[in-house]
Amino acid sequence: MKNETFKRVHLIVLDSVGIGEAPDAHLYGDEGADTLGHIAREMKGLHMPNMAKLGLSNIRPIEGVPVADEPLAMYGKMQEASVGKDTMTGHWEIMGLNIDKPFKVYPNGFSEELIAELEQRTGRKVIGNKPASGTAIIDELGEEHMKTGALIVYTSADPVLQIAAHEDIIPIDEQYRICEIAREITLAPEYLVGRIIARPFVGTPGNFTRTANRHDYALKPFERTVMNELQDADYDVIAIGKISDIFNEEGITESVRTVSNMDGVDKLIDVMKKDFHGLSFVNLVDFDALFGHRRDPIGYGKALEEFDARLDEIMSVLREDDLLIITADHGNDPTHAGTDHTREFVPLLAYSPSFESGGEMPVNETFSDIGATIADNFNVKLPQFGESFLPLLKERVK
Ligand SMILES: O=P(O)(O)O[C@H]1O[C@H](CO)[C@@H](O)[C@H]1O
Ligand SMILES: [Mn+2]
Ligand SMILES: [Mn+2]
Repeated sequence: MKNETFKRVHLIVLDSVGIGEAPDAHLYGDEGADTLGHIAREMKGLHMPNMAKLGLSNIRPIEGVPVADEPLAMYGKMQEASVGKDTMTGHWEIMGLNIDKPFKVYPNGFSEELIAELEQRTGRKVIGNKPASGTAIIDELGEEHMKTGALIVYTSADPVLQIAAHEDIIPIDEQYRICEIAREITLAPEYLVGRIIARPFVGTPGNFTRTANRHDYALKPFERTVMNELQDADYDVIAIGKISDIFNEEGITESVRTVSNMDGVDKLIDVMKKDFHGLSFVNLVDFDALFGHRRDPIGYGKALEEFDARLDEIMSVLREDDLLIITADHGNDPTHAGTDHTREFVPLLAYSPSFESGGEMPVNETFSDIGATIADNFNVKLPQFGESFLPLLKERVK
């Protein structure tokens, strides 16, 4: 634990906040996707003064966000190298992995064998079994589920098997047990589903709402990540929000649950006020779950502004030798066709109070450059993928 430039790194992933189509967007049907750009257009300008000061519009002009004359942060964008645009792929890549074989997806639902095994082991029938939007499928099948106790199983364009159930029909603990069974079944190589997700809801037909009891059961990352290296070197790795689910608890020394973006910011600030040594890593998922997939650009825009309004608070608790990194894991343009993620560049803003000034960074060819930078900073084993931009940051330190 010596020669660190930054004693603590705080990494914020704004889930799905892409900054324009990636060069390979056509391979994903995502030409023209631009999450931030299109939201700003729909909002007739985004009010994000704090992100503006860091240099958000210096990356690329965003309507309503002024280009900073003297950006505080090192700013740039990153391309995703892995073959996928889901949350696990994005986050694992950030921490140094390259997913070169795409996770399986299920455009026609899950196989009869899988469903039969799930029904047999849970003692419940399965309904649905198709790709769907989570709010639409509970509207469609929620009533039948309430009458019969059958499990609503659905997927999306992501490698996920989601199980929706009403909390009064199947108590939450039983829902979690059912998902654990589904997780066990789908660890088999012939299935290897990326994530099982419990999607509990409440309410009455026509008025169902999902609850914050969502729980994700991911796979263990295929290889060691920078977080494992940090943990083994006795650093703190504090996961806030969905991070511990996404990494299946791997390489995490403390995990803090959250119920919303603003709760995530509160918990991050609590963590930042404590003495720790290492990494805090937060995912703010509402952008994606509540607005991106729901194709709600105005709701998304307001959530961005709400985050920005808390950013000065986050910056005010930064210590001199802290590094703040703000980025995203994929896009989810709410004006794009369908309801799925979009293959985009993600923004990269890196700021420390110790900087003399910010400046432009070359485009990062992989999200793993972040993992490499963190590993480099803490002198632990560098990931196989990614190139550290720590030297660029060091040049800025007073
Ligand atoms: O439509 P809902 O249920 O929100 O599902 C969304 O949430 C899943 C997990 O992030 C994604 O696969 C996406 O389809
Ligand atoms: Mn995501
Ligand atoms: Mn998503």
